[in-house]
Amino acid sequence: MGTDGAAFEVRELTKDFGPLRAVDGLSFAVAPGEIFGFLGPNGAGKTTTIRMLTGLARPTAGRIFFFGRERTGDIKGAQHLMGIVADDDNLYPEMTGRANLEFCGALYGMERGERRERAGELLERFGLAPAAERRFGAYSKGMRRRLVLAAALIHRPPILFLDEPTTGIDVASARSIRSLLDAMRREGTTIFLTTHYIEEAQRLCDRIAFIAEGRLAALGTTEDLLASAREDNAVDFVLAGPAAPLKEALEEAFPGVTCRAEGGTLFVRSARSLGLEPFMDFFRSRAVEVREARREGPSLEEVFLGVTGSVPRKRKKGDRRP
Ligand SMILES: Nc1ncnc2c1ncn2[C@@H]1O[C@H](COP(=O)(O)OP(=O)(O)OP(=O)(O)O)[C@@H](O)[C@H]1O
Repeated sequence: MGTDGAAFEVRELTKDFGPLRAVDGLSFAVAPGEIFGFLGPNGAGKTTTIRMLTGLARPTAGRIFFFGRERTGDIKGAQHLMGIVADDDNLYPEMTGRANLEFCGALYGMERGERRERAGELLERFGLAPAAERRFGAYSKGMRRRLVLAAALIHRPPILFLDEPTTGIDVASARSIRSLLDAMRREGTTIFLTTHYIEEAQRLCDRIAFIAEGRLAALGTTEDLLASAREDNAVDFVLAGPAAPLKEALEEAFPGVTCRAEGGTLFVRSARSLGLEPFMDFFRSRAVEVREARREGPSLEEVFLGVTGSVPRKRKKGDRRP
């Protein structure tokens, strides 16, 4: 039995390609209705994990559960539970948008009337109704991505797997895909997505897993991840007077501490954790008034960097895959 109530779960999931261990003992469970983000640098094992979860690759070891039932050797038996959004190669360029959707419905064994109705509903919802009778091959990249997403949802799956849903499309199309995902989550669809864009994960995901070299490096809500990485090694003191005259004396008094003065603020950093009291004593002994002492936390990007050793990508306006 899998974990009670999980939409799906992996335990010690492992994949070797010859001598290379691409996925190394991953364990996590995704709750129904959750958007779960899977982030990691290139080659971390994200696609390989999705391929195992969706039955395109066979695990070397480990177990996979869908809604509590083990499906490790029989992912095909769980495929009615999942929609899969990979590349747009799985649709036919010479067929219209509508025909593509109806064809996908037929592959899932939906009856003609039902798939026609569902295709119409999805075209409407994804803003593709005006392009329904146009060839898929003539769609823009952003429209293609939306149709691929619609095709994955034709059979109303409770779980959606997306591998980099917004890579290579422009900012407006990416925003429209994100709002569609958000709406699906509100309706209870469980969404598992890989992304390189940390701000996308932060905006969209209920929880985020960072993976590096096939291993789970960190897992939690954005707040959890930020809190776990918040070390007491940075503190800013806002002083009543100019900060610069105190810089040298402070560094001398606290070996291993570096500080930067800017106007009335001293930004104090250390490799070790810093208690506030010794600094307050330092300021008191010099009759310096401290108006505020602020602890600075890391950004999610810094957490990612810390746990994966790699810098996440930033989306730029008009960003497209090279
Ligand atoms: N079919 C394969 N045969 C051999 N090695 C593979 C195969 N597929 C993936 N790998 C290797 O497994 C590792 C993980 O690859 P994977 O594609 O899962 O990473 P990823 O996190 O999705 O990376 P990216 O962000 O670049 O898409 C990489 O070192 C990759 O070269």
